[in-house]
Amino acid sequence: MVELTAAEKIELITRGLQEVLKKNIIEDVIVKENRPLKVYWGTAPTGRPHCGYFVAMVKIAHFLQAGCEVTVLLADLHAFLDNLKAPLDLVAHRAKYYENIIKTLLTSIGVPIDKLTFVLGSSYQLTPKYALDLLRMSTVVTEHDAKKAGAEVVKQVVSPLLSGLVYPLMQALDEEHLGVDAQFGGVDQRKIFTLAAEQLPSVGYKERAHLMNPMVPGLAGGKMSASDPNSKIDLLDPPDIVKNKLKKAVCPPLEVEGNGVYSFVEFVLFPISQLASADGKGSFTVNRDEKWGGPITYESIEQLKTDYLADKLSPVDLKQGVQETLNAILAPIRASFESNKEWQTITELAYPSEGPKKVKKKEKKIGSGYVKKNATIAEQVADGKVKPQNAVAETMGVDAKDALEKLSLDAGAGKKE
Ligand SMILES: N[C@@H](Cc1ccc(O)cc1)C(=O)O
Repeated sequence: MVELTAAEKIELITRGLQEVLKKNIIEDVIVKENRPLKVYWGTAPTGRPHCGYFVAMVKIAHFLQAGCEVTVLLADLHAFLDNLKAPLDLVAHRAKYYENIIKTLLTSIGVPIDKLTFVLGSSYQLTPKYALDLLRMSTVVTEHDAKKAGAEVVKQVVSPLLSGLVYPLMQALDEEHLGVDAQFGGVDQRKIFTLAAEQLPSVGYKERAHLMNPMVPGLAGGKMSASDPNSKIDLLDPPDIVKNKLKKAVCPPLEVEGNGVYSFVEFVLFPISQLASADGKGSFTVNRDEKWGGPITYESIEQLKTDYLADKLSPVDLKQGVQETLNAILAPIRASFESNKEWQTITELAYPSEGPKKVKKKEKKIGSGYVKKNATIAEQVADGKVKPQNAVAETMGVDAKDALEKLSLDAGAGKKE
């Protein structure tokens, strides 16, 4: 493969991003210092990764193609600190699960992973040096700023835990302790990124560049939500489920903004086809019925967008194209899961409660009364057994805001006047 020019590398590194902070840091490394850019992406191993994960994978592929030294941080302690989304005794298994998934995803889209380094957060975040740095950070960042920094990342609950304030400080310190030039993440990380940029120098470390992906809408139109299975496609969903979810997906005609189906083509399927093609051009094919014009292949996303906006490509046909292309990508992932006993074991260890539903429901005392074991917060509060605040503390990992909204209570319910 021919070596890319500095300009080509920078184009590839920043392609499709919504925002880049301190691009000059990246240019200095590539143009002046003429060495590989060191960049990391952190992921907290909480729930099970879904198809939205491809969006970050595409960028990791770009970084690798541009010759970067890429680190994936399996942020196990962060998964714990964020409202115990992963309990400590499961987090090691989840990290392993994530590592497996990420490697499989990249391989399935033809990205060589030999240059990719995986680091487990707890492998260095529990050292005396890191611990002291964290304490030093806690003396320069105000409670107010730490809270604000985590607002879009750390789950917001009725009684916020102190761990949610530690979370952004540690994410900032990771840049120093991983020895990188830049951190990459979704634009939802922006406030943590700016905290890092502002405060690392306060404890004697240098400011890093920050690369931000746009947030890609889910299939239900809004944010991809862990609690709405129809808003996202699981990486192991079988073809007919993929088909069904796409059928139900919100895909407004003549609209591309906030359209999850169109966005999936723009940010996932089209870039993946570009990665695979020799000339880097890529394409997207819709096997349309002859009645509606027959099969069509788009050579650019702009061309597809134009057709969609002009009603020359219908939502039904777009969905059909997405379904075929996506199922082709998912097939080897599913096959590898099905043939790999070790992976199946890791899954069971990482997500033990997600096995077949137990028939017998045990009762457990929560708050002031007995409620069904594994009852959702909404059920507990609706039962009148538990005050919203108590329920949150008892069922950490449940989105209290969602539940309260469902009950049409506002988050201030239960407050003494
Ligand atoms: N905040 C990231 C996870 C992360 C954790 C630590 C980091 O250093 C970087 C990223 C997320 O929302 O998934």
